[in-house]
Parts: sequence; structure tokens; C-alpha cells
Amino acid sequence: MPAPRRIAIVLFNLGGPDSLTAVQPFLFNLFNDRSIINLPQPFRWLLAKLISSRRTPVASHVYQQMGGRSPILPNTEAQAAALEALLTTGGIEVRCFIAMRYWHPFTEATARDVKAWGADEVILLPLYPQFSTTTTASSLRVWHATARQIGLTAPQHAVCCYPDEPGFVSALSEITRQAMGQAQAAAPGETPAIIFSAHGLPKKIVDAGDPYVAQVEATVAAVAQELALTPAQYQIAYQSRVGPLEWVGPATDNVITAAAKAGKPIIVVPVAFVSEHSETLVELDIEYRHLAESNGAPLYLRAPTVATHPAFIAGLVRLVQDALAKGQALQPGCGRMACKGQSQCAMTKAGA
Ligand SMILES: C=CC1=C(C)c2cc3[nH]c(cc4nc(cc5[nH]c(cc1n2)c(C)c5CCC(=O)O)C(CCC(=O)O)=C4C)c(C)c3C=C
Ligand SMILES: [Fe+2]
Ligand SMILES: [Fe+2]
Repeated sequence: MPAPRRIAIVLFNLGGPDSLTAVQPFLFNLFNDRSIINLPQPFRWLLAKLISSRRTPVASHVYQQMGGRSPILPNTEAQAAALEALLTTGGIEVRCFIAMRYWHPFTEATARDVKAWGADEVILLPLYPQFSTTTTASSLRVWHATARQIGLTAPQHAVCCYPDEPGFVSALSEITRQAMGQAQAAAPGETPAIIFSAHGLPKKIVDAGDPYVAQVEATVAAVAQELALTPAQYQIAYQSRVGPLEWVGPATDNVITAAAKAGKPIIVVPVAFVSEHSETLVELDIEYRHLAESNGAPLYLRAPTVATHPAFIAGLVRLVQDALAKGQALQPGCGRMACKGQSQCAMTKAGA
């Protein structure tokens, strides 16, 4: 009997410090990424040293509030286990691997594990539903360079993005519907302000053609349609601004403050993060809750991320199956700066 075909699925995410001493080197890795700071070396290295040192006390305080480490790896492991359980069917052997961009497990270690396992085919699955040059493209660029370097020659297919994948949208919609129900029970008769919050980006990155904002809008439009929300009921806002540049707006903190001052119950729904970490557990749950309450919001609810929601995981299964069936390799346009908009990403996804 022939050995079953071995399919490796590599889940990509940003990663986070696993101890307080890891905060500074994690931040250094982030700011030394040319997809984040586009300067030639040694200038980027020097700037990354400077910014990471300056930011370490603030960031350490954030991670202290989560027990001294980011939960992003264990949460990603739970997603990997849920996905692997659904994909393990007869005739093929599937294993999920995790490659983080800025902290362990790093891409190189993971690529070596994939090679040592003897994968016949590799599916690259970013845990970023919306494509950005700063996240998806950065992770895939490093993956491909590393794969070449270590001689990982198995065919590799990348999922570009899935801003309106039906399972993802259905999971987000159900989570939002539950929060709306809770708000209705706690503040009957009041119309809550629903704030769909995504990680922000410097405006100049969006102006250079990054499709992330358009894809965040596509996600929210799909959820609003599924829940039959009127435009007056919800808003998109962008959180986690860092540094002196102008970032895309409106800023989540400003939108929360305005809704709180208007005396509205507030529901915040994260739409670009698919698991819990500092940006949800500290920024949204502690810092923005305080902002809402101190500005008079009668209620502040933060909807959970899609995490291992069965509809979301089922959507990931479909993305993997599509990628395997089409056998499409990463197109040069997606995963690099040439990806100018959602339609182009969608075309690339379809193998056009
Ligand atoms: C300075 C530039 C940054 C850009 C651009 C950026 C884009 C971006 N990031 C995520 C997802 C995550 N970011 C996280 C943490 C984080 N991000 C930045 C900076 C940029 N991100 C910093 C400095 C940090 C560290 C924390 C802090 O100091 O504020 C995380 C969480 C990591 C964890 O706690 O485990 C995620 C996830 C997306 C989706 C994105 C662009 C689309
Ligand atoms: Fe970030
Ligand atoms: Fe942040």
C-alpha cells in the first residue's frame, strides 16, 4: 500500500513575547521588518533598536496585565488542533504547523520541521483574513526565502486572503448577534453603537495600494448584510496606532469616546484579529473599557474573536481544500506590493 500523501498546513500569525524579557527583542524584530519600516540597512536596524528600546516599558506593562506573556501562540495552537481534526481524512495525512513572524516559533524552525516531516505539498494559510503588505505579504516573503534557503522543494500553495469567506462572516455575525442580544437584555430599548474594530495601518501604506482597508470594509459589509444592519447602527474604526505617522481612521478610541458621550451602549467587535492577544485583552478590554465608562457609556461589551468558532474553522477547511484542488501556486501579485486591491487578490486566489 502506498504511503498516504502528506499535506502540511502552515498557519501564519504575528507572534508575541512569551516572557517579559522577550518584549524588547520581539519589538525589535517587528520594527526591523522592511514591510513595517521601509528603510535600507543599517538605518532600519538602528531605528528598530531605538524604537524597540523606547517602547519596551509601555509594551511590558501591557504584557504584565496578561500574566507576563502573549497568549497568541496557545490560541493559535488551539486553532491548529481544530483545523487538523477536521482535515484528517482517509488517504492523506495532514499536519498543521505554526510560523510566527516576530517571535517563536519562527519561520525558519517551522520550515525545517515541515521539511523533516517529509511534506509532499504545503498549504500556506495566513491567519489574517484581510491581506496587508505588513502582515500576509511579510510572512509569505520570509517563508519563501527560507524555503529556498533550506531546500524545501515540495509544491507550495498560498491562500491570499478571505475577507468575506462565508464561514468567517457567519462566525463574526453570530458573535455580533449574541452581543446585540446581551446589550438588549442589559439596556432594553436602547440602540447600541456597534463598532467593528480592526488593527490600523499608517495611511501612506494604504495610499501606496495596500488592499487591507478595502478588505476590512468587505468583511464588515458582509456581516452587516447578514445581520441586516442599517448604516446608522454601525461604524468601522481602527485601533492600535503606533508612532508619529498619520494612520487610517477613524480611530477606535475616538469613536468609543463619541458614542460614550452620546450615552449609547457600546459593542466592540474585532474584525481583523482571529484570536485573543494584547490588542483585544488589554487594549479593548481594559484601556477602551475604561475610556467608555469614564465618558459615560451605560454599557461596554466586547465581542470575542472568532478563535475556534466551528463556522470559522469550517471556512479554513474550505480554503485549504480549494487551494489543494486548484493547486495554485502563490502568484507574484499577491504576497507582494503588486497586490493593489481586493479584486486583484480575489483574482489571484482564483488562480487567474
Ligand atoms: C508600527 C507598525 C505596525 C503595523 C503597521 C502593524 C500592523 C498590523 N499588526 C497586526 C496584528 C497585530 N499586531 C500586534 C502587536 C503589535 N503591532 C505593532 C505595530 C504594528 N502593527 C506593535 C508595536 C505591536 C506590539 C504591541 C504594542 O507594542 O503595541 C498583535 C498582538 C501581538 C500579541 O500581543 O501577541 C497583533 C495580532 C495587524 C493585523 C496589522 C495590519 C493589518
Ligand atoms: Fe500590529
Ligand atoms: Fe496596541
